[in-house]
Amino acid sequence: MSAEAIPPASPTAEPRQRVDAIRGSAREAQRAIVEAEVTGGQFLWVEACPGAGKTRVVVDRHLERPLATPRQGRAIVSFTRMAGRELRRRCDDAGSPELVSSPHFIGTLDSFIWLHLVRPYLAASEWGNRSWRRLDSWHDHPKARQRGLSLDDFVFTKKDGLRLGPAKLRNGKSNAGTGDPNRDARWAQRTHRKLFREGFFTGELLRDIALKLLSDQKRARLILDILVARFSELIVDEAQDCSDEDRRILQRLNEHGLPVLLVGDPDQAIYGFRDPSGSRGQPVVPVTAETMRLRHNWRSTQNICDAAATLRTSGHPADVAAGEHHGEDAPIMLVPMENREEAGHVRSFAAEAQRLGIPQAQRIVASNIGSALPAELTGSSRPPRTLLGRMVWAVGVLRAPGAPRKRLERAHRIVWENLLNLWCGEPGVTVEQRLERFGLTKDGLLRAEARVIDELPSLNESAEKWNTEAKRILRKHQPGSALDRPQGKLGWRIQSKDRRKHAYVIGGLSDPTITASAEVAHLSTIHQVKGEEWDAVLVIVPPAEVSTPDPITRAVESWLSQRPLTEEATEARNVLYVAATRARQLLAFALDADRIGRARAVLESHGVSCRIVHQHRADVDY
Ligand SMILES: Nc1ncnc2c1ncn2[C@@H]1O[C@H](COP(=O)(O)OP(=O)(O)OP(=O)(O)O)[C@@H](O)[C@H]1O
Repeated sequence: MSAEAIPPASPTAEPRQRVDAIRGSAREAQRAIVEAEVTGGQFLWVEACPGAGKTRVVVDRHLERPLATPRQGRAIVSFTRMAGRELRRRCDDAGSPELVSSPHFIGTLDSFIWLHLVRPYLAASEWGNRSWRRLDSWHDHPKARQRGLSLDDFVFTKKDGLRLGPAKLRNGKSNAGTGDPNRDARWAQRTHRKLFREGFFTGELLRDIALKLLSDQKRARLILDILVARFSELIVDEAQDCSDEDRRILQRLNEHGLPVLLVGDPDQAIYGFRDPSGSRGQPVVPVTAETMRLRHNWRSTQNICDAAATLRTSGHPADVAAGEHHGEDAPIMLVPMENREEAGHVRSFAAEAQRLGIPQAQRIVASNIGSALPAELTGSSRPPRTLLGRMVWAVGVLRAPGAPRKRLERAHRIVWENLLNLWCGEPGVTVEQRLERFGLTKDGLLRAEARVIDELPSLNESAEKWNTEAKRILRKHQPGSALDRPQGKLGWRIQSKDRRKHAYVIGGLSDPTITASAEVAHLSTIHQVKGEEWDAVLVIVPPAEVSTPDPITRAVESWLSQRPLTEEATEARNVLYVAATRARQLLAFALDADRIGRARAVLESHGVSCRIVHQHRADVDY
């Protein structure tokens, strides 16, 4: 590794009184929110910077602030299951496990809308004649996928208030399907309508149904009366990610008298792609909302807060660091990225983290797009199209040291589908439907999966041998004791030209022997690490697209030149901001070599200390 002079990583001395005063005002601002009065008819909007302790404030409010009447509950919603789990854990740790169950509700906004605004009223509605199944994503339904595309890759126009009309590929999604965009769009519209008729739907249709139900005045009164009697307030965490439909639903609840407290950070809005209806750029809350602010960051060093502020799209000044790392002076690390397939930049970062005493478990490498993560460590981000290739891909991902969470979820599902195709047949229906029909449990399926993954041969075997062995092993492990022999088939095919290739090649993966020796950090897309914090963060800035600059390229350019940006690029820059603000002690950026000098100039012009570290080539232990 070649580097400029390495400054000491020890904390700089700060007058104790100044630090105490900063922490005092940070705690005071948090307390004001814990105790704030929220009334129906007017939103309370809490605008908070990264690391401001939003989760702590929400939990403290739930633990300490009594409800209007004892039989009522408080609903706390967010956009990910992880956030709900974290809130439940913190209530448990505080010795109040009763605060996570009925009459309270802690979960995703999707489940809240489903349970309290939609499910109880569907039977009596115009769509009452089917049994409903809510999917987290269309990836979970085998008929919603075709030739590398899934219904999640499309946006659907509204027809009678429901997004069941003509389809179009989402921005940024390449036409990987038939090669004929019109044909793919027709397939998507047809399939979407058909699956909806069968009772399947995801978050977008759920919101449309909720708004349709609320559009009937008499029915709306009934739904909202029940909801307002049940809950004394609703807290929406990460409120900056609300879609236009979410905002309209919340508005209805609030107008009907439910006090609503919205907590969020507009600079961390990164889900606009879910909301192509055009609400991007609109204020998070109505201008009439009462606003409170948290501007102290308990997570990061001051140097990281200053660096993150250069990425902000709102232009707000840097936050004040108030936590235990506030005065540490590790410079921001800039690593020129020479070959993004290889992991030299990740190794440089790991070496620096090691020098600061940060263990591997506390390091994350994150990028806007999975494909910008070094393939040497993660393998291909998408499974291939063939059935055998998909299984090999899934096994490789489940065995990889640092595969991103979303990719792991997809890999699990592929293994489950193969097990169920073999043992139950009926390949056209979802995993959940087959578990139900064959009286199987998720635990049984997970046990069979664990044994299969453990016993399957190395991906260095020839594809032919792997294929034979894998079939034998899947036949050994049934997902439930009620099944005594396979009812279906795997349908794997192997072309003669591929027989002698290594299995990992068929799965579009890199050589597993390289992967195994490179356990240097967790790897993830940035969307998956939202809300988390890590001691050391490496942000991989994808290389510039010169011919047709994409939103990420435009976002990076606007950062490096500190010029204003378009709405679409705003979101891409917010994604980089989210990544940078996960760091407690060490923040690093890997960039194209020719952008390094400009990144340094931007940071230094804002008083941020940084240094350039060249790629690590040697084979060393981290
Ligand atoms: N009053 C406090 N005293 C000490 N530590 C605090 C305090 N408030 C929050 N923290 C710590 O600061 C860190 C950040 O808090 P939290 O994760 O709740 O932030 P957040 O506002 O949700 O951040 P983000 O939006 O960036 O995800 C956590 O480690 C938390 O324990």
